[in-house]
Amino acid sequence: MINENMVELADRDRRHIALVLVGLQELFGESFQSLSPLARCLLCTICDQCAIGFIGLFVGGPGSGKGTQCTTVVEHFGFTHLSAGDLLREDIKSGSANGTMIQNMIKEGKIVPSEVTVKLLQLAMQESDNDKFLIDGFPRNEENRAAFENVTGIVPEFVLFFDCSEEEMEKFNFWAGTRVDDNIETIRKRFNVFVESSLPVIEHYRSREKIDAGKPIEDVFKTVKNIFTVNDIFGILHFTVC
Ligand SMILES: Nc1ncnc2c1ncn2[C@@H]1O[C@H](COP(=O)(O)OP(=O)(O)OP(=O)(O)O)[C@@H](O)[C@H]1O
Ligand SMILES: O=c1ccn([C@@H]2O[C@H](COP(=O)(O)O)[C@@H](O)[C@H]2O)c(=O)[nH]1
Repeated sequence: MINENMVELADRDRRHIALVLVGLQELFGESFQSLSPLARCLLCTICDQCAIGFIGLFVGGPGSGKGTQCTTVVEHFGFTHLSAGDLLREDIKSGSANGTMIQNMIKEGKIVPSEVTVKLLQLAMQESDNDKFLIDGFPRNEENRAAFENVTGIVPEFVLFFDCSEEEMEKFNFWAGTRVDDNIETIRKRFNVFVESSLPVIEHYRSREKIDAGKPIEDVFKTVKNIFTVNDIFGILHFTVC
């Protein structure tokens, strides 16, 4: 049975180990990023030096249910949801200098230049009090991924892929139908962009979890909740990323 004294002792030991590991991390230097995800997680979780905490990515085709599932994970696990698409739409509304360019790209289902999206994500993380984020609908391509990692220094390892057929995505989006890009012509363009540019970057994340997103919302949530619960129990959701 854990009691208060044991927790204090554990904290003191943890700080002691942290000092050793911070030293080790300095020794690893550049090669830190080439350590296995688990080794990095272990170093990170003990070193306590990171400015930004845990980042999970929700990726999948247009209308595969990423946003829907994020909402429920936020409620149960205390994450802040950052939808790259929502941030871009908010930027248009704010009257930013990039607004017209972003609007045109979205209408065509094209991918907005990485520097714009990464800057919006970075700002949203910096402005948040939370240190646990779910980034939804990003990265869309290899350039997005590289730019995010270069600018933020974060290499996300927790990736949920919402796998869904084109027919299912069309059906889901048909019922939504509230956005400039929720028409059948643009939905198909978005799907093609997803297959050509986004799928390869999803495959880059070897530790991704694939979810059958074509099932009813409640069933998908059960699967997602199980993944989060297991990772929460093992402390993985608390690991930070240097
Ligand atoms: N498993 C599901 N079964 C039926 N409908 C669903 C399912 N998941 C989501 N939907 C519905 O499909 C629509 C799109 O869902 P959602 O916005 O969550 O997808 P998304 O992947 O975030 O889409 P986008 O990439 O366009 O932002 C919504 O109307 C949502 O209610
Ligand atoms: O990282 C991103 C995210 C989105 N876009 C553009 O926005 C639309 C809509 O995105 P949703 O995720 O479906 O809300 C998408 O088709 C792209 O045009 C982007 O360029 N980069």
